[in-house]
Amino acid sequence: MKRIGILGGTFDPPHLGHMIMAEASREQMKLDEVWFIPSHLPPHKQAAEVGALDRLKMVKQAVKSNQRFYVNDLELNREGKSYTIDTIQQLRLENPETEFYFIIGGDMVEYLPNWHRIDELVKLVQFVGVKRPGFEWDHQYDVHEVDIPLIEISSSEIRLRLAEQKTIRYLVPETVYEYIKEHRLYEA
Ligand SMILES: Nc1ncnc2c1ncn2[C@@H]1O[C@H](COP(=O)(O)OP(=O)(O)OP(=O)(O)O)[C@@H](O)[C@H]1O
Ligand SMILES: O=C(O)c1ccc[n+]([C@@H]2O[C@H](COP(=O)([O-])O)[C@@H](O)[C@H]2O)c1
Repeated sequence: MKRIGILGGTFDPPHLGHMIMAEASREQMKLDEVWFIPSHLPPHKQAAEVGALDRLKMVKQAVKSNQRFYVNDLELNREGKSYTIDTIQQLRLENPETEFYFIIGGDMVEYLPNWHRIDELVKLVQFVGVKRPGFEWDHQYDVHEVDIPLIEISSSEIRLRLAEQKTIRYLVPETVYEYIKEHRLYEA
């Protein structure tokens, strides 16, 4: 069985927190690959500031130097909210010889009881959690814990910094930094 990690996210924009959690999960969970899946419409928060195509392109830029990281755009081709249960069902159908591990931050671990059809979802996928500053660790569901240094970086903080014309260099991969500058994203 192939072991694939899934890092779903809004990626508005992708940042080094995402890269560190993906790499630590790959190593500690002995994953063959990590697939980054940008959501079309995030299920639990407001629509992204930047359109789906730019977010997809930024994620492609972010992963391109790592041969075990891939981008999958299946959620961008689906109407309505990007519920994880729909994504996992599709992935399992398309990849029968594969075990999927869904990687989430501490905020999402805390929120798991509210996920759409969570009791079905936990039977279809294993969750991998990484701690995140400011969030409790909820053990209501089985979550494999992966250790990373606590990282304060968030996409919302990056959007705020850009709106205030502050630097975001070294908070995002260099290729993402260049993409944001070139396309003048998140400017007020
Ligand atoms: N610094 C971090 N530490 C741990 N997990 C993180 C971190 N940043 C993001 N994640 C996790 O990565 C996944 C995708 O996150 P997302 O793309 O929504 O970024 P975000 O930084 O949480 O965005 P926003 O600030 O806009 O809410 C989620 O499971 C989230 O919990
Ligand atoms: O399916 C759900 O109900 C659900 C609720 C919250 C989050 N998720 C997924 O968790 C991932 C991280 O979410 P977000 O909004 O923090 O980017 C992303 O792939 C979402 O689709 C999924």
